[in-house]
Amino acid sequence: GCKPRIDQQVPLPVLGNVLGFNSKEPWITYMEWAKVIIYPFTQPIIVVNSEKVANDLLERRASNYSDRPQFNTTHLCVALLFGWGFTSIFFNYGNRWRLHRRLFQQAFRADAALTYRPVQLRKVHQLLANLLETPGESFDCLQMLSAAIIMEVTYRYDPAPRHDPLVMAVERTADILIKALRPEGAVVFSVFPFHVVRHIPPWFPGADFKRKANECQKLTVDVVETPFQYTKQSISSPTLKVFILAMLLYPDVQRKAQLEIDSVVGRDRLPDFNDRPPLPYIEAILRETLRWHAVGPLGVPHAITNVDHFEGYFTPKGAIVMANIWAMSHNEDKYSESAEFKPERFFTPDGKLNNDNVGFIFGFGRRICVGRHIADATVWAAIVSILAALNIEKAKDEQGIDVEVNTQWSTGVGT
Ligand code: HEM
Repeated sequence: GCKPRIDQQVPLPVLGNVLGFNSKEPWITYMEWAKVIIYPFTQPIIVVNSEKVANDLLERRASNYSDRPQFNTTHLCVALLFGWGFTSIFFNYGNRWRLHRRLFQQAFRADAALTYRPVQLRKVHQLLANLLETPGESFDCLQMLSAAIIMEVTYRYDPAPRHDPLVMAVERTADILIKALRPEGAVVFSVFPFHVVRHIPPWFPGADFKRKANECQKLTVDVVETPFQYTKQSISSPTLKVFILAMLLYPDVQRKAQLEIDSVVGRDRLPDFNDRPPLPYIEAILRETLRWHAVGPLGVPHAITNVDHFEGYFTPKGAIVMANIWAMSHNEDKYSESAEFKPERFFTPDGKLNNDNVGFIFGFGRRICVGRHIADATVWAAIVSILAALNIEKAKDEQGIDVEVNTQWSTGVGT
């Protein structure tokens, strides 16, 4: 578990911490450190590895832990530099955020999300047709599913089945931004003030982030009119890519799921949302997909409004708190053999689904993901429909030998 260790007298040396990083998968380094605090010159960052501590701080003390990092800190700098100041995800905990949040809730709360089900099913059925027509481009098809749903719901805009320019621009900006938001990316903004960073020319040695920022800013001009939820919806696509990977690597799980669908739904129609309760194994596959390779391994950072004390430690005003969702989903005490894809872990010994819906995947407290109901329904509908209609198998090369699966991408949008 992690305890915020804020009251120690001597901050840990920044470089020491940063050099020890697994920069491709920093959440794993944080998890290994177990108790973490990074002091990049100005602002402490607390990485919480424990689900219990995250609940104690971000849920139970939500009124104090619901801000986002303040002006002159990494995230606002990133938002401004990268042209993403418009998104409510970065808003400070105040009236502007409250208004946005209320509007989001009206559109996406649990009962409102039910009204999108017909669109979700229709788009999932289009996905099946796309997958059959272009099996070699299955990831592009998955990417389009989420985009197609949110664009239809919001604008009645029907993007091209593949390579839609707007969708591609959003995917690219999200990818750049998520990388920039990691704490180790924070160091550059902590060492140099924002006005200095802003004026570093893109050709300057080591200024790769600046080139990325420029690219992101340019792309963002194309997408800035598109609501933020559209980008967030695209997170459902990586989730589906993780599902495809799991089905390739665990064919027994795939067969078991297909048997369940055949016995409940039969073979002469596609499943719909009424079939959800009697398909517990599909439910377990959905949960395991969200858990196995969380697509937002470090969530979105919170910030502390006022000084606080927690279990003997002092947490300063403005400190950044990051929930290490990766560490929580790979907590061996809760999920033994956590690297394995095992839907069975979500069943009680008497064969019933347990109560663990891996809710922490969607964050904590008042900043919890507002799109979780719609995301959950989209991913469920896609998983069950793909399993009902298709077999997921490794591609074969010219000699008819299985092409090995590249698992590198599977750690999600941010890698
Ligand atoms: C599998 C898909 C998704 C995952 C795993 C996910 C995860 C997350 C996480 C971890 C956060 C940060 C929560 C926190 O600060 O504690 C978040 C915030 C947010 N999500 Fe999602 N999300 C997903 C899909 C969606 C969708 C489909 C939408 C919109 C329709 C959406 C809209 C948002 C918004 C607006 C926020 C910011 C909330 C705030 O700052 O008040 N997300 N999401």
